[in-house]
Amino acid sequence: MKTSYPKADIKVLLLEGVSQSAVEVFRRAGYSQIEFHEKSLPEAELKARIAEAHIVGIRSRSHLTADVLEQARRLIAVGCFCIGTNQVDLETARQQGVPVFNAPYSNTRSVAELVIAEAIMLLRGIPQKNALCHRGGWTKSAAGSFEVRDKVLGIVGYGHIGTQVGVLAESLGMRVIFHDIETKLSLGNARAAGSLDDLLERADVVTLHVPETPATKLMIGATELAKMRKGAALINASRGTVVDIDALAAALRTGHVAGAAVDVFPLEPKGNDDPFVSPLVGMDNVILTPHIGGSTLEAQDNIGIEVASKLVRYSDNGSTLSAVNFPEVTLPEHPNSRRLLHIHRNVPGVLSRINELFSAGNINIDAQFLQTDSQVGYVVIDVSADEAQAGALKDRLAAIPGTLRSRVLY
Ligand SMILES: NC(=O)C1=CN([C@@H]2O[C@H](COP(=O)(O)OP(=O)(O)OC[C@H]3O[C@@H](n4cnc5c(N)ncnc54)[C@H](O)[C@@H]3O)[C@@H](O)[C@H]2O)C=CC1
Ligand SMILES: O=C(O)C(=O)COP(=O)(O)O
Repeated sequence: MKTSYPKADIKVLLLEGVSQSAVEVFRRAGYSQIEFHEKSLPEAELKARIAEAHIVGIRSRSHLTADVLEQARRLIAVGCFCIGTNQVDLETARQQGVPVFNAPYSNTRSVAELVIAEAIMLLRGIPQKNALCHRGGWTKSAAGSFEVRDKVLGIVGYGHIGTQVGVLAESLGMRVIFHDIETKLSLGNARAAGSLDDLLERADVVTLHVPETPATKLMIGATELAKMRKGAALINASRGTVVDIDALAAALRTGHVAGAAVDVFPLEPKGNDDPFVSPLVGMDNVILTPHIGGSTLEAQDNIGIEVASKLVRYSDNGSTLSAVNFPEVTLPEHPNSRRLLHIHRNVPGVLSRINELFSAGNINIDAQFLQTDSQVGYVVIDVSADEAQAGALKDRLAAIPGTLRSRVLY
């Protein structure tokens, strides 16, 4: 059971070299216990470090599985300093009363710019030409080189990144079609394709911008690659699990797919010193990048500020706005009252037990905020009480059956 700590005792664990802008946000907010690691940690070490932490910040490499979260007994919140949250077992975190935050837009533009650059490079056959020049060769020829103007860009997953890519592509004169499982508002002259197959059959460049979900796992395999136009190119800056990488290597070898740009892989090295192994290594018609779609200084700086600010707001104030796995509550400041947070399993009777506790103690509630989802209830109660009374109330709240976490913010 989580109890309350003075701010100076709250331990923040930041992994994977998140931007120093995050550290500054925590410091400015009065958090001094910040443990910073440049890399992700091996699982055993991650378990040991997370067992001590109240707040943990990760990027895409650290996997917070149910097993890892099980060790995180003091954890109050997780920050994913990136867009994707598939690396966290969100359901387990929710069941533990731990909200998870991310940065849903801060690196969108960085990914979109890279994709546009790659579309141009691939249609010009630059990867092959570049590789040959490096080996002392020379192929001055227009064969297999095309402008992007008037070519069809097929965007799979027309969300934040997909739409940005579409807008930039249209500014270059590309014709944009997209496929999404949701009905989406088309930006500019973009048009929804009839289906994924229809998109694959029509696009000169296919670019993937779907999240990792059971439905997107291997959504581009041998069958889908065969449906692409002969000589088309594929770009994957989404997740490595979305493409069958062996099937892609085979399609690139036959030339059916003329080129590819791949930023994400089914198996990625844990850190910069670990070897990178992929069936695509050594293929001249492939641009390989080490999962840097969102890695620009601008994006990382913004992400650091955005996610750290969300974590601080939750830790200081209880606000869960934009949590990805949790009932969302935006809260005003509470300058003249103590704030109690109570997170519980959403089962009948808990709320009435909470309210009984206050009425029995004859304690006036200044304000109460409640939000629930199907699994979890989150109640925030502001009371006029001194520190000792608030501490005692928290202990009694914690004793209510169904309680997942309770805290008092002084
Ligand atoms: N390479 C990198 O460094 C980065 C990679 N990413 C990846 O890009 C993904 C997309 O990011 P955003 O555009 O911000 O996400 P988003 O959530 O705004 O958009 C994803 C879109 O995919 C659609 N979608 C979901 N399942 C689908 C399916 N089975 N078939 C077709 N469409 C489907 C959704 O409806 C949504 O419109 C992230 O989830 C992340 O995995 C994000 C940032 C950086
Ligand atoms: O934002 C995302 O989802 C990404 O894939 C970027 O991940 P990263 O922070 O570069 O490990």
